[in-house]
Amino acid sequence: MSGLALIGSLLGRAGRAFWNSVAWTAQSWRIILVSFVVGDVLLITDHEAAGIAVLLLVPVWNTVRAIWEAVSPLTYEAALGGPLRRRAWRRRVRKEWGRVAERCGLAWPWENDKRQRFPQLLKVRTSGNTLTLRVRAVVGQTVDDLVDAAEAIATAFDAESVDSRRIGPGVVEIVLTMRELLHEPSTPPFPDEIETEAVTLGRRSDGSPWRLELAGRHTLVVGRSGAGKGSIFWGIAGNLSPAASAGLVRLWGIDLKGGVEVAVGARMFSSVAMDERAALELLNSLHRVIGERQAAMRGRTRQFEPSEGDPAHVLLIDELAVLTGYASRDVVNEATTLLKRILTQGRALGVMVVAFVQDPRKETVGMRELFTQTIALRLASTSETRMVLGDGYGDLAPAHRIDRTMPGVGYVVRNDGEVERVRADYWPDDVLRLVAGTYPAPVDPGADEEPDEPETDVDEQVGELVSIVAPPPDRQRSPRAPREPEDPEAA
Ligand SMILES: Nc1ncnc2c1ncn2[C@@H]1O[C@H](COP(=O)(O)OP(=O)(O)OP(=O)(O)O)[C@@H](O)[C@H]1O
Repeated sequence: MSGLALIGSLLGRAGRAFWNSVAWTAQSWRIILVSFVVGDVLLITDHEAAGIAVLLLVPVWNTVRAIWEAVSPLTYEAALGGPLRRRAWRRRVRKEWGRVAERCGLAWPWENDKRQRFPQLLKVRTSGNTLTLRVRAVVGQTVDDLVDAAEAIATAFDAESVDSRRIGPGVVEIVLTMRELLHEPSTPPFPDEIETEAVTLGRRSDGSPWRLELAGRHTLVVGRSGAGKGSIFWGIAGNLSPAASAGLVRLWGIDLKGGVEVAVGARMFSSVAMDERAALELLNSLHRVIGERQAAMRGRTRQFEPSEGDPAHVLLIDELAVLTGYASRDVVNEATTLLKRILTQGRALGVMVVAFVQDPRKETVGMRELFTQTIALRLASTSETRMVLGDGYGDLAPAHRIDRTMPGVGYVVRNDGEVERVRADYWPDDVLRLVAGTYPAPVDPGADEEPDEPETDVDEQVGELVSIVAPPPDRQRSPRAPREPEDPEAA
């Protein structure tokens, strides 16, 4: 850091400490009044030292706190700032619950009485940046009444966002995110673990890691241009690349937008299609994998587990609509049929699809219901959010309210209805090149064409990558022998 920048940073911290000290002292005016009276009494009664100490107690304490916060914000937050803030949230909810419930339309009149009843606040919990209210509906209300009021409750308590879930008969948990931890973009750690079932893509709204389950699921990612679909595309490919390089996962990619997205990390993929003909070939190859695996597993096992030489297959499709909506009619028909078959048959056989799309209309994503989880990044309107996630999700997962300045932020909606607000890590191009160079897909001896050599510049090879489809040879596609049951008596 240059001398000037250092001075600027020190001055900034000093200014913040001064401002905090004044603001906190002003907020403590009741205690100051009391200490003023007590201090004066002590001074009048000739207890000079004690009187001065009482008078200065609050300003000195706030100055010490402010300096601590400026010098070491992390230790301050962990030891004092966070616990104080969370205590204030809990107290506010307990104090204001009745009034808020009434204003949010949850008050219920007693019979023959002018008084009102509110949903019972069973528990108030805080953790990190979240505040959780466990609430029981009064007789005559339903869980849906509480869930419908969650957004209004969040607004009343100045929350950034809200999730709600039913946890028992008539009981709902409303989770308020009180401070947005997703403002700051983040980059991922270099992948070094072999993962085949789930990947860490970023953070959840409480700051904890966001893990996306992949095994047995198909994922649809929808977001307007610039919403950050690339972060999720590369989060999945990048995190799976160690497993792909070890032969436990096989990555397939379709990018009909000229290969611009996939080219930078193309070496992670065993098969890449960048034009319509190649995409159909690729889908046919993947469909053959499913057929062979079905034949091998039939009557022996119902659940696929990846092993070396018999990998899980993950197909990433950038801009699904080009394939299923905007391509020539024959291509659209064939691609849609193949994709529907892959989506309906592939999950239990270790074949997963992750598709990305900008435009969520029915004409472009006619097979939405075949995806088992959806990630909604920034969308254009409430109707788009409803179209993508379903009617009940306009408020629960308001993707249309995501700010343009926060690419990579979105809502994950699983098909059991669970909603998570998340932000994906951003994968810069140079990191992708490094990951692709470190974990290239295994060279396929039986392939028609091999993925490009590691030492060449991938960007220069976009032209050569067009149309590359390297269907797996029999060795790779043949399913492993089903495992013996561990307990022979169970067989
Ligand atoms: N997770 C993220 N965190 C911070 N910034 C991001 C993130 N993801 C993307 N960005 C920024 O937003 C820009 C657009 O992202 P990206 O290309 O992934 O959007 P997209 O949804 O794929 O758009 P399109 O459909 O037009 O390709 C990126 O160039 C990058 O600057």
